[in-house]
Amino acid sequence: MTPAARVQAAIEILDAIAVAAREGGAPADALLADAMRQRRYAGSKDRRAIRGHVYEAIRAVRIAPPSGRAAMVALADLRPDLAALFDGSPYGPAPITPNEPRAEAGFVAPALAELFDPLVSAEEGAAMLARAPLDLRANRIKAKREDLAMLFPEGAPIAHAPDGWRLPPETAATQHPAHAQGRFEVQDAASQYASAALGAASGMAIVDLCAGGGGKTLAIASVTENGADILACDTNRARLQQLPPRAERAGATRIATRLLDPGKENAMLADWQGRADRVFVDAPCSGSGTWRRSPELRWRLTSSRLERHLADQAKLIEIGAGLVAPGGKLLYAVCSIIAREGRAQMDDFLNRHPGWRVDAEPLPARVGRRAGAGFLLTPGHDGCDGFFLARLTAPC
Ligand SMILES: C[S@@+](CC[C@H](N)C(=O)[O-])C[C@H]1O[C@@H](n2cnc3c(N)ncnc32)[C@H](O)[C@@H]1O
Repeated sequence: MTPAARVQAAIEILDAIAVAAREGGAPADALLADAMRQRRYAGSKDRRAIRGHVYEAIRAVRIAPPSGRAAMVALADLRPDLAALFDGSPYGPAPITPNEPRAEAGFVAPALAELFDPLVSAEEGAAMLARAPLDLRANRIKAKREDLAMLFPEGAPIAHAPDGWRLPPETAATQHPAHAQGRFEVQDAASQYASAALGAASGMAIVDLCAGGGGKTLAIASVTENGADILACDTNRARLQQLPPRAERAGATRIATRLLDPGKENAMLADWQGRADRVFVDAPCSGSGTWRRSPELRWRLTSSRLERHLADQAKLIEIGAGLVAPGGKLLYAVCSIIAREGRAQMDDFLNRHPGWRVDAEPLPARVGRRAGAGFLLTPGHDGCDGFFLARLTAPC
């Protein structure tokens, strides 16, 4: 493909990504993979270049663009070398005209920035959109961080994450046989910190209420060295189904899964009411802490979607709290930097349940910043995804 044809391909893919962002369709990565499958003629250099253009344009544009071309033209305004490829050549984009529509360039819409936790400064914008490194977590059931150091000597330890090993973004770590053997998982440092913050230990009974594909469930199994009974729940069958084979690979033999029906969670967890030593509520959220990996999430957040997340979060915190044994602990986490999803949810819960106590130090010193009853981690401050987490102790 010519350089101009790559730009045109990126424009077409951005069209689909913009529509999906507005309509709540598939994530950008999935659409990009689909588009590449349809372009079998594209070689590996073409694919890399197209992917680069697509993500550069997403990062450059702050709200869902009217079209893929409008996004790419906005990027071309910042990059004369790219603008030169709008040359009207065969398969390339038509020349840019002065008055044609441009997408809005910039970090985020001002209305969205106003929702950020007050700890997030304007200077953090660049870190929130920079490409994330590839973080690995050694699975203690089968390996140690030293093993990762031998397998991937180009990496470095992640500060304050005892099992964490950081690699450059491009590394194809999951193709290493040690991954299929369950010796490590790919997991961002923030998720490693959050899983450790649960304070899980061998012998405990633990519920991971929003387990999804089990990323943090496996981290909890690793921290406890397979010594705790873990019930992993979710309402999404496809996600939860990913967990058993991952657990088998990891040698995590004490994880049970339970698919919940939305609205019937309490009834379906009746046997766990007031029994769990630890409950993890890793709630659905805006994902505003993960823009380094999924920058198009900035285009997706509408006020109605946010309100839905807020209602789900409040409901799930209540359900989770009901499962905690007297004196047991609830960890609430969201991969979000939006105050209403983080500190405000905890304030509301504590107002409703004054008997619960806030745990002062769930995280290692120097990780995160205190944000109300919890802690905020950000890419700029902590070198990991943005996350809010808070740990509470149930009354005895
Ligand atoms: C942030 S994701 C969890 C990620 C997961 N813990 C991990 O580490 O990979 C939130 C999850 O909550 C699930 N969820 C949404 N509503 C739920 C409900 N009512 N009960 C349980 N899980 C729910 C979603 O399906 C989604 O998988």
